[in-house]
This record gives sequence, structure tokens and C-alpha cells, in this order.
Amino acid sequence: MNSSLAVSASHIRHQFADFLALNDVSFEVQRGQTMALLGHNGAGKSTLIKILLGLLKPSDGEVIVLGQQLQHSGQRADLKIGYLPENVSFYDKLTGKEILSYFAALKGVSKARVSQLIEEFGLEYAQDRVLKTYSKGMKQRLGFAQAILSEPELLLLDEPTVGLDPVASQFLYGKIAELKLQGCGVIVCTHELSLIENNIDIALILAKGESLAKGSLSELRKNSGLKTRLTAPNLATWVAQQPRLAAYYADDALQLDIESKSEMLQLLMSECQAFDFSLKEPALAEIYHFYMGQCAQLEVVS
Ligand SMILES: Nc1ncnc2c1ncn2[C@@H]1O[C@H](COP(=O)(O)OP(=O)(O)OP(=O)(O)O)[C@@H](O)[C@H]1O
Repeated sequence: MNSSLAVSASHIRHQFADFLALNDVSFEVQRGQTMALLGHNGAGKSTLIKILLGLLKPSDGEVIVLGQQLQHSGQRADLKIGYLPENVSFYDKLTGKEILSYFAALKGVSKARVSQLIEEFGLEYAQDRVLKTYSKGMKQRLGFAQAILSEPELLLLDEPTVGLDPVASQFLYGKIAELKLQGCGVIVCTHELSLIENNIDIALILAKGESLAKGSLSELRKNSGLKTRLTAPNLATWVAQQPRLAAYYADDALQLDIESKSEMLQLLMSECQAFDFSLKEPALAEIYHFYMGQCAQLEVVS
């Protein structure tokens, strides 16, 4: 068993009555790695998270979480998993501090850690207020504090930044980065692609229960064939000087694939003495839409 893996899922299939929610999904997340779990509404993301939590037994396939094979529904890997559900719902007559203290007691975590998290998450001023007076963002911060109470080795986050302001979202991803450095594997399910883009190592894109694409951002970019755009104020002049650039010139930019990028950059710098240009790699959102579009096209053809 590979101890550097936080999760290893092989050929997961899950059937709800006559509906196939997951079909042959396989992926791995290393300890210290963050994976974005992406897909349209109903793609199967929450179903997969429930399987990793041991709340749902897959109809088929093998799941190993933190070195432990999950076999039965209801079997939790252990307390080393932190989980933030999509809709945080705690008993709303308890105060924020009471809620965290309750989970701390369940997980054998000290009261000092509860106070530390309340302070770090900027909830000191509201810690003695009942939950029903909390805003959506405050509840989300409390939910995230609950998820990382016991310093988890695997963190599963379902839409963690919904309701958070930009500063709070940045704080959350900063916290995730700290946990990663301690070797925590992280899976984030989200539709907020621009927010997560700079905070992930790999992504798994699901559509209709199937794995459409997976890999690092650069692997996904390469496999999609999407181009990097190079723009510059003098670009048209350089293209006129160097006919080899013309083959890549479209839409006021050089449209470069992985193979042509370094060659054309070298040409620009050595032959045109060009240093004033900007490069724009395909964003995660573009990559996502590309794969979703491909999936739709396949359906039309079949
Ligand atoms: N208990 C259930 N019984 C029957 N079908 C279910 C059940 N739970 C989920 N499904 C179906 O399985 C599919 C995948 O649902 P899931 O909640 O995993 O999607 P999701 O990717 O998390 O979607 P969203 O982005 O909307 O949260 C959906 O078509 C859903 O209706």
C-alpha cells in the first residue's frame, strides 16, 4: 500500500436504483496535494465525497483512504478526515463556541484549540451568539473551523467559498496551504473555478458520472490543445518581419501550443528583440468548458 497517498479510488461505480450516478471513476490524491473535483450539477461530485467519507458503499470499485480500505457503508476511515458539507447546518440554538466545543469533545480536541480557531477565523466577537444570528459567511467560517479542528490528514470540502467575501476566501485557501504543508490531502468540490485555479495541484472533471479529464493544470492544458495567447503592442510589426510567426497569428495574438511556445518565444527575443509582451495561459474555466463541450459533442454524434 502506498503510504504517500491520501486517497486511491479505482473503478468506482455507483448505482441509485436504476440510475447510474458514477461510472468507472479512478483517481489518486497524494498527501500534501489539493485536487479540485469539478463537474456540472448532478455530475456525481457529492456522491463521490460520500463514498470517500464511508457514508455510501460504492456498487463497485475500490477506495483506499489514508491507507485504509473502505468496504462497508457507515465505515468511517477515522477522525483524521475533516469534512465541510455543502450546506453547513448545525443546531442553531447553540452558540458558535458551543458548537465547536461539542465537535472538539467528540474528536478529543483541546479547548485551547477551539479558542485558537475562533480567534483565527475572526469569530471571537460572535462566539457567544447563537448560530441563528450568524450570516451565511460566518456559518461557513465556523463550518471550516469544525472541519480542521482535529488537524486532519484528509480534508473534503464541498463548495467551501460559497458565501465568503474575497478576504475570507483568501484566508481559507491560506489555511488549506498550511495544512498541505503538514501533509494533508485536500479535495475541493467547487463551481468557483477562478478562485480555485491558483490553489490546486490537480483536477478531476466529472460529467454525468464519468471522468472526463484529470491531471495537473498543465497536463489538462496540453491534452485539451487549448492555446496560450501572446499579445504585445508591436506584435503586428514583428509578425510582418518574421513570416514564421504569421502561422500562429490570429485574433490580434499569437496562438501558441505547448510545442510552438518556447520556439516562438526564442524567435521573438533573438530576432525581434521583443521583451515587451504578455502571455495568457488558458484558464481553468476555459479548460472546463472545453471538456464539457467535448462531452456534449460526443452525445450529439452517438
Ligand atoms: N439518494 C439518491 N437517490 C437517487 N438518486 C440520487 C441520490 N443522490 C443523488 N442522486 C442522483 O445522482 C446524481 C449525482 O448527484 P450528486 O449529488 O452526486 O451531484 P453533484 O455533482 O454533487 O451535483 P451539484 O453540483 O448539483 O451538487 C444526480 O442525478 C442525483 O439526482
